[in-house]
Amino acid sequence: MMTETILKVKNLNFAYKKNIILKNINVHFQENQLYSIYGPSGSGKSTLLYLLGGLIKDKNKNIIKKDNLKVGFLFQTHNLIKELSIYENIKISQLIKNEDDDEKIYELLKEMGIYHIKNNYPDQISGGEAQRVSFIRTLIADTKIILCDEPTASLDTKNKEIIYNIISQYKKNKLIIIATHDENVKKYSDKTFNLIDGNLEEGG
Ligand SMILES: Nc1ncnc2c1ncn2[C@@H]1O[C@H](COP(=O)(O)OP(=O)(O)OP(=O)(O)O)[C@@H](O)[C@H]1O
Repeated sequence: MMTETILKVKNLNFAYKKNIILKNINVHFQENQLYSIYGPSGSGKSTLLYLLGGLIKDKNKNIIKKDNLKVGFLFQTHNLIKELSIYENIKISQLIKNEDDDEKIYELLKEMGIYHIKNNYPDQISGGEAQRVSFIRTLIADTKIILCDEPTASLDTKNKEIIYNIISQYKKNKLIIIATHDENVKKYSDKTFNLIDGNLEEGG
């Protein structure tokens, strides 16, 4: 499969005040690939994702995105709108894109085993269900780059496998980067990195 670098990191350093988090990171991320980033708690995995996605400003322009591609996020905090039903929370992602395809939404809800909660509100569903709703929203938004921060933290083994299988299907024509502690993600990854002492090292 053709792969092309669509996200490039060049000599990236980052510190919170005097707390140095990232030291001269250099990496090329390619399309059609799923990358996982491991590292001890507090090593800077989330910080790196925030920088890649532009949530933290990259002042020195060390992060280069091809054609200014849009980035989608899947984070631990679900950010569901509490006044909207689960179906409506997903639907707005579609409407923002000028798309209207309920079948696609229902299909994903069924695939994730949460079709029955589509008319519930966010405070009427479990953490693991909320995580799956967020995941569907991210897929519906259909950005070229998807950054996931511990995307399956509150899921049981069966649902983790379901999500990772779907993520692997969706990596076609996309770039997916997952920061996680979950060893199971390795088998779905094209490449694995370890973030240790501010250095991003390749390897499993
Ligand atoms: N806004 C902030 N201001 C100052 N320090 C921060 C801020 N956010 C995170 N940190 C610190 O930066 C370090 C890296 O945090 P980060 O959340 O990126 O780590 P992580 O590898 O994602 O951790 P975990 O695996 O526990 O989620 C930690 O020491 C954290 O306390």
